[in-house]
Amino acid sequence: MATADLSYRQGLSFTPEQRISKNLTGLIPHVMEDSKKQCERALKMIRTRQTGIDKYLYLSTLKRENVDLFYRLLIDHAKELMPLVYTPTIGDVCLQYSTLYTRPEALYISIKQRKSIRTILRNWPYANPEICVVTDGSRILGLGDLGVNGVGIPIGKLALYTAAAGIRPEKTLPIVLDCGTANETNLKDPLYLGLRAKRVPVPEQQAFMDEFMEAAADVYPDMVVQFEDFESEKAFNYLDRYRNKYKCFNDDIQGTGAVVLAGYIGAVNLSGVPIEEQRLVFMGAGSAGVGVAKQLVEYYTKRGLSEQAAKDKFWLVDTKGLVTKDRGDKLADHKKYFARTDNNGHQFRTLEEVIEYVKPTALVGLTATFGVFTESVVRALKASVDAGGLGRRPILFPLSNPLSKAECTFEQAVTWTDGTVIFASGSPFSQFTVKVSDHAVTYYPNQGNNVYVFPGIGLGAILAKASRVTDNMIYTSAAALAGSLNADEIHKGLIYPRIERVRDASIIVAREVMKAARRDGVSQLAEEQWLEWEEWGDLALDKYIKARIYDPQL
Ligand SMILES: O=C([O-])CC(=O)C(=O)O
Ligand SMILES: [Mg+2]
Repeated sequence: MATADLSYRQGLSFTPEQRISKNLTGLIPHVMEDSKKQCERALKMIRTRQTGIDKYLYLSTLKRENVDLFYRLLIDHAKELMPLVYTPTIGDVCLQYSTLYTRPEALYISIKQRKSIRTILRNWPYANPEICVVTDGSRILGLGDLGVNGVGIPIGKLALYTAAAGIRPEKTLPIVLDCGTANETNLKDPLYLGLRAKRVPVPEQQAFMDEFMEAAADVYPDMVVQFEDFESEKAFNYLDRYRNKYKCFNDDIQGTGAVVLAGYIGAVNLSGVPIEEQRLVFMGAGSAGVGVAKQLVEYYTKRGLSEQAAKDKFWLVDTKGLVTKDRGDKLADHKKYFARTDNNGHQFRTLEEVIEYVKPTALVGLTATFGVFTESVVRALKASVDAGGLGRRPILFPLSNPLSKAECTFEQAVTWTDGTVIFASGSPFSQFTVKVSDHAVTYYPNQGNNVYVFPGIGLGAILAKASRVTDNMIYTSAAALAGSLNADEIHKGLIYPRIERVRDASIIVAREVMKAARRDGVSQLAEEQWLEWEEWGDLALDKYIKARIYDPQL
C-alpha cells in the first residue's frame, strides 16, 4: 500500500544479470538507464503539468511506483520539488483531500476506535517504524481545522524526513487522529473522509491522546513521535504532558522555535544592531509565536541575561492587540508568560500602535493572515531601525504558511525597506533582480522553515537511541543550523543554508543533537561507542551517521 512494490525499486537500472536472477526479463522495457536519465524523464513530466496539485499527484504516484526514483528526484531537485510535496502545495492538497484521495498512505485512527489503537498500529504493513508524525488536523499550516484532510501534512513531513535526513521510507509512519472537525465545509462535503462530527471536548481528546501515546510506545518502543499542527492549546498541553514520559517533540513549537533562533542569530550579525539593543515584536501568539519567542529567550539567558531581562525584549501581539496582563480578557495559558506589565495601563490595539510604542528592530509574523505586514507597518519598522544609526537593517520574518497566509511578500519587504531588509518566510519566495541604473541587483530570500531542523532532530534522537527529546537537544539543533552555512551562503548574505543543502545541514544538526542527548544522559547507546567518538571527534560521528542514512541508488 503506502510505498512501492520493492521488487521494482531500481526502475530501469536493473542490469541484464539482475533481470534474469529476479525473473524480471520482459517485465520492464529493454533499455538500461542510469538514475540521471530516469530523473530527466520524470522532471519532464512534472514540468508539463500545469498546476501544483497535478504535479503533486504525479509525484505521489511516482513515490508509490518507484520509491527510489522519487527520493532521488526530491534530493537532487529539492528547490523545485520540495514546494510541491511540502509547503505551499501541500496546503492546497489538504484543502482538497476529500476529492484527491485514491489510496491510504497513513494510519487513520478515530476516537471511535479507542479500544483498537494497538491493533491498528500493528496493522501498519512495515516493521518497526522509527519516526511517526501525528496530527489531529486541528490547525493545518495557517489554514485552520481541516480534520482528517490534514493527513497530507504527516505524509509531506515524513517525505522530508527521508529526503532531508535519510530515514528509510519504510521506517516512517504518518498518522492522523480523527476527533471530529470544526470545519463546516468538510462536515457538509459528501466526500469528506473523516468522522462527520463536531470536535470532541478537550478532556475526551486528552484521554484518547493518553491512550494513543501509551499504545504507540508499547507497540513501537523505539519510535520517536513528532506532534504536528495541533491547535495551540492542545499543542502546548500535549508537549508538557508527554515530553518527560515518551520520546516526542512538537515541531510547531520546538522545531519552528529552533529554526527561527538559528535565523535570528545570523540576522543579528547582518543587522548592524547589537544583540543587546534588539527589540522584537511578534505578531501572532499561538503555538509557533510563543514557541519561537521562548526559544529566543533561552538564547538570551544562555548569553548571560536574566530571564526577566530576556523576556523584556519581546512584545507579543494577537488579534486583540499587545498582550498585557491588564488587557481585560482572559489570556490563554501559553500567552501569560509574555504578558507585559510595563504598559502603565495603556492598551495598544493595532500593530501600528505597538510599533510606534516599542520601536522594534525585528518583526516576526506567525498570524496565519496574509498581508498583516502592510506598507505602513514595514516602513515604520524601517524608520525605527534607521533612527538607531546609519547602515542598520531591519529583521522581518513573515513566517506563516502556506504562501497564501504570509504576512507580506518578499518583493514588498524589499521594496518597502529600500532593499535593506533581512528577510525569512515560512514558505519559499523566489529571488528577484532589479535594475539599478546600469547594473542589476539580485535579492535572495531565506526560507525560515522547520524543515531545516526537524529531520535532523528526529535522526539525531533515533541514532542516539535517545529515551527523551530534551530542551538541550532542541536548542543545540538551532546552534548547529546557524553554524552550517558555507562561505558562498555567507557571502550572499543568507541566514540559512540553501535548500539544496538541507541534507548537509541535517547531518550537522543530527550530530549535535546526538551529542546533546549524550550530555543530558538520555542516549542509550553503548558507553564504548561514545568514548570512541570522543576520541576521534566529529568526523567519526559524521561517518557513522552517513553510513546509516538512506541515499537511493538506481
Ligand atoms: O509545515 C510547514 O511548512 C511549517 C509548519 O510546521 C507549519 O506551518 O505548521
Ligand atoms: Mg506544522
